Amino acid sequence: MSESKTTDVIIIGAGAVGENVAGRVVQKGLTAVLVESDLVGGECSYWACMPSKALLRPGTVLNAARAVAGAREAVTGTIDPQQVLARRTSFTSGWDDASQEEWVASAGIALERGWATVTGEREVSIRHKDGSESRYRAAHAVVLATGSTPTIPPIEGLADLDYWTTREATSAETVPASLAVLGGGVAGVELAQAYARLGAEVTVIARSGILGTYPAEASGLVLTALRGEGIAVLTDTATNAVRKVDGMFVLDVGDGGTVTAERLLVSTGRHPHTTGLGLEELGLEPKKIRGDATGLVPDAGGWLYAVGDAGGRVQLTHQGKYEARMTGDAIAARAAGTLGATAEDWSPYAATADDVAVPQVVFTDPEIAMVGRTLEQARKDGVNASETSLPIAVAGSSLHGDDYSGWAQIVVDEDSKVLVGVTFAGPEVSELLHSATIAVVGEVPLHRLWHAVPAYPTVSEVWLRLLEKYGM
Ligand SMILES: Cc1cc2nc3c(=O)[nH]c(=O)nc-3n(C[C@H](O)[C@H](O)[C@H](O)COP(=O)(O)OP(=O)(O)OC[C@H]3O[C@@H](n4cnc5c(N)ncnc54)[C@H](O)[C@@H]3O)c2cc1C
Ligand SMILES: NC(=O)c1ccc[n+]([C@@H]2O[C@H](COP(=O)([O-])OP(=O)(O)OC[C@H]3O[C@@H](n4cnc5c(N)ncnc54)[C@H](O)[C@@H]3O)[C@@H](O)[C@H]2O)c1
Repeated sequence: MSESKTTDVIIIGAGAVGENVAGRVVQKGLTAVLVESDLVGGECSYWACMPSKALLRPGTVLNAARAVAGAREAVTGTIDPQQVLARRTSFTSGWDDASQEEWVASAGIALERGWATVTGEREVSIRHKDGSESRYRAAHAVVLATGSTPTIPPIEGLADLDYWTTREATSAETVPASLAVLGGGVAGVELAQAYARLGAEVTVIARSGILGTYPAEASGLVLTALRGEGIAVLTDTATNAVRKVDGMFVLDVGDGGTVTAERLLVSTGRHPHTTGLGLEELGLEPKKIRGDATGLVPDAGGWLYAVGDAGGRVQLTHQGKYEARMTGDAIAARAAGTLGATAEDWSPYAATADDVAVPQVVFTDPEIAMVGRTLEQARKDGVNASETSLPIAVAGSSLHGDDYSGWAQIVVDEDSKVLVGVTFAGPEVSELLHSATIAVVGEVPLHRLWHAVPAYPTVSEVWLRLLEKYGM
């Protein structure tokens, strides 16, 4: 066993979130060791955000051209799956993390490759691939940025089969003739559309509706689009058992139905990756690990942090990176003795937006872009909330596509007259989202928002229509 080396902060997991914590603490003058057992850059770069969006984008572009007379006539071919897969692979750098490794070095962060376990208070042991071991002691903090793990439902027969998770679906080298997608959340729905547009016959099996955390009108637009392009979406459908027959997956669904497909993607959610890290031995319950607004794990002695997917607050890259900035700064401030156990809301140390202003985009075609709370969530939180919604039908949207179909909603706190939630659904609405995020985070009063004039003729004019309908 090697001697323990000392550093200020040890970060376990070099995904987008771990990298950002490390970058931040080093910028503040601390030393950091970043530990990674797989690819530096994590899930988002190699098996999630980037490859899934790269698989979706060509279909969206083609559909956008088909939506405009004059351009439509120029679309005479179909998608080239091999080119799409090749472009996807270029976004993952062929699953090679050399450039990320270079960034880590250039940022002054020490990188250790291997599997880390927490072996004591502020102590981490790293098992390297060659069997050797290194040990570190952190003067200030150990940060769990270990991501999340797919949650696989206990369906009869499933555990023994070679089903896909999102990892295999985002890194596949060929397009299967048919694909069954279990789970109607954002991962399942995005990948269902991507593969359908690449030529697979796709069936989505959802135990309730699809995209159930978004307003029904918004998810309804996506459902109509998916069905319109030939994807079978089975809603309110239980999956009872799965088996393989002649190399094909056969799923027993609903009351006596079956779905047969060459590949099965299980996309039924993810949970924080907190097991196998030695936490039990320290008397901590892995399933109960949750970072507070500064990332600190309460009741762990003031040195253990959990952020990003591992922190159990929000499972999105941009939000995890935001948490990382707050946590990095909180660790540095605590090291300097300028921050106590808790941080004030909206201070540079508290990821307050996690609770009230999370922006999220479903990158299907049409897209859903939402920030903050739905009407139901706001009312559940005790907000005296109203909603105003309408179809997106402005000059900008009709120019965008000949049959543009969209929907928009604002949720207003009637006591303070500020927005607490905004949803847009429709082709390419994701670029409208940051305007809404600024309005929600800035708590911009409606009487002032009324002076934010959308340029003509853009899709943003929907803001004006919403405020007019609200009564401005
Ligand atoms: C299909 C799919 C598409 C997605 N699309 C989007 C999107 O478009 N936009 C968006 O915002 N979010 C998206 N997400 C969510 C996003 O991928 C995650 O929120 C994000 O990757 C979390 O980053 P992280 O750094 O917390 O974890 P990860 O990226 O998972 O990084 C954790 C790292 O820790 C390492 N690790 C774990 N344990 C150890 C250990 N003991 N020792 C050493 N290393 C360890 C792992 O190898 C991994 O590299 C998507 C997710 C999926 C599944
Ligand atoms: N565009 C994006 O930002 C993006 C894209 C993909 C994934 N992600 C993130 O990745 C994470 C994982 O995505 P996900 O779609 O797997 O999770 P999710 O939690 O969004 O959706 C999981 C879905 O599976 C369903 N489900 C669970 N158990 C089931 C069962 N036994 N049978 C049938 N359905 C079942 C749930 O009802 C839910 O609809 C999410 O947190 C998401 O935020 C984000």
